[in-house]
Amino acid sequence: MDDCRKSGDRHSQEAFFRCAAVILPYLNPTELSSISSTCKTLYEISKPITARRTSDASRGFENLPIPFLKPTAAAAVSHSYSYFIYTPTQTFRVRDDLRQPWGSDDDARLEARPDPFLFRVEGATGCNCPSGCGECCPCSKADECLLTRECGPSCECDSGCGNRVTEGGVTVRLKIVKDERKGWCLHAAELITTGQFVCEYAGELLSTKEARQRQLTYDKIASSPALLVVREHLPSGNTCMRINIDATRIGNVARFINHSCDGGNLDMVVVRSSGSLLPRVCLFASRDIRENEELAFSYGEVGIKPNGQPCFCGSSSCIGILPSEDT
Ligand SMILES: C[S@@+](CC[C@H](N)C(=O)[O-])C[C@H]1O[C@@H](n2cnc3c(N)ncnc32)[C@H](O)[C@@H]1O
Repeated sequence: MDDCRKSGDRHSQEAFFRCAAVILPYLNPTELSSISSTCKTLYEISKPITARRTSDASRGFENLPIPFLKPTAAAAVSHSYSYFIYTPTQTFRVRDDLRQPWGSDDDARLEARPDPFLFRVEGATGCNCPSGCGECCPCSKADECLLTRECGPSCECDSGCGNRVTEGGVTVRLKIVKDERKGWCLHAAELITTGQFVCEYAGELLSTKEARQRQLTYDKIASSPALLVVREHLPSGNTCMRINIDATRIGNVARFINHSCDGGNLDMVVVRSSGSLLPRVCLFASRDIRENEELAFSYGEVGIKPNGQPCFCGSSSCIGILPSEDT
């Protein structure tokens, strides 16, 4: 009888720990560390989860893992990674209670890479280049104001076409490194040459009204908001389009790129793909970037607030305060 009870207990314990391995990847760092401190077995189950989180911020969504570099002992941080929901492409506002497993064997295999184009334009025409798309491809016409055209959903070429540079995600080696003053920073983990595509700025696409509301909240509470506003201007100087992307809660690796007052080493380019309704904001190397160099761009000159956050970009043109979006 006693043996029976013991074996029953053992079975239910085993079932519990099997469930734990499924559930723990859905926990945020605070929940994970609190549950892992309750018993040795849960601690052992949570250790590889933390290790996998540290080894790839993109949860397997990108072509290459993007590791977090362990902060030095001097840096007072409780976790060796930063927690957010990963989206490799632009997305719409997500539910506040959305959870994404991170740290399990499966990670992104559970969710396929989402379509990079949120809306397709019905009846739009694209190219039908016979063999690969080169300079003659009608889609590849770029203009001077850092606008780029790529092949897209209305084209007959396939994903191997040379004019689909940005839609497949990150193809350069990157790493995320902790800095005591700036927080997490994105670094090159290999040489990136001038003009190479680095990453899209992916996150929640917001209406201007929602972006304004979130900015007010972030001004008060968020320590590292990642709300980007990109404006397109007519030759007259008037704004003709405004794109609001918030990567604070759900975003991709671009959310780790810090500001530099001298413009940094990245160009921000609005990319339009044939047959796709919405443009995407993409970052390209503006010069050769050495391995281990930090990636940076200018957050803009809008709305410098006297009580804004201090800037530690270290450039000779640093004005000492981070630009803040004056929404
Ligand atoms: C988009 S996040 C960049 C990633 C951020 N460092 C992190 O740890 O998640 C923007 C925030 O990073 C910090 N930051 C960015 N550039 C900075 C700079 N030049 N100097 C100081 N802090 C900076 C500020 O806290 C800012 O609100």
